[in-house]
Amino acid sequence: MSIPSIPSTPPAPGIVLAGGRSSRMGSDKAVMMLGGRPLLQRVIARLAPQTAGLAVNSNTATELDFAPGIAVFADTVAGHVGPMAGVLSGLRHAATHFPAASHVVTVPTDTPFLPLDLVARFQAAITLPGQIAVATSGGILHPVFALWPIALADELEHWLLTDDKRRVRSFIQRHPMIEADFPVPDTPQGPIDPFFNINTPADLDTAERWLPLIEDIER
Ligand SMILES: Nc1nc2c(ncn2[C@@H]2O[C@H](COP(=O)(O)OP(=O)(O)OP(=O)(O)O)[C@@H](O)[C@H]2O)c(=O)[nH]1
Ligand SMILES: [Mg+2]
Repeated sequence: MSIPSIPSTPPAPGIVLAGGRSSRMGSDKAVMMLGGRPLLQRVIARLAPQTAGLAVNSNTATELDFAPGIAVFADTVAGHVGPMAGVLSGLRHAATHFPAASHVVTVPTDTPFLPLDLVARFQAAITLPGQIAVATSGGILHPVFALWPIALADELEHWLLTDDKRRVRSFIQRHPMIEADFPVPDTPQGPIDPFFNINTPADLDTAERWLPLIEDIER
């Protein structure tokens, strides 16, 4: 039996959102080391094979010495107005550099265990071209992990310039959306959420403990 393909979801370009201030960490999370490699390099390595091409949104770096050849671009809206500014600049980047693409996938830079089937599950979840596909695990929504229609760019820009809180969830709630659910793998130390994100030095210690457990599962 052949599996029907969804015409609205050809391979999507991917954007790693690394444009935040890392205020809880105290220094740029993207270049913090986990298991001897920069966090951003780990996230790139997990996401890149799932995409039509990958780029990084950063408001500090202009190139990455550990990932030469990967395009880096800053927010197109000034003022560090939050993750949706990174999503907007990702949609603009994709419209220029991937003119055939209909969607863009985004992930944050602080999630070293992100699913290796992220994009496949997003694309399988979509039933209508205008939907935003958003990740869930264990009943929790992870709104920065999403597959966004590029056609939303102008509306997103208007919302960023006019909404006073600019919460990712409130933008998503205004649009057709579909949830893509991801399993939480079990390990000898208990379940580990694939969307675990590193915000503090203590989170980095936790990730350092969990890394070998995840590597064991994926081996
Ligand atoms: N482009 C862009 N991305 C942002 C901005 N603020 C947060 N992000 C990104 O959104 C994602 C989730 O944010 P957080 O985990 O809170 O990261 P953060 O904002 O750097 O860290 P804190 O300052 O401690 O909140 C991360 O990938 C950040 O890089 C912003 O103003 N612009
Ligand atoms: Mg975070």
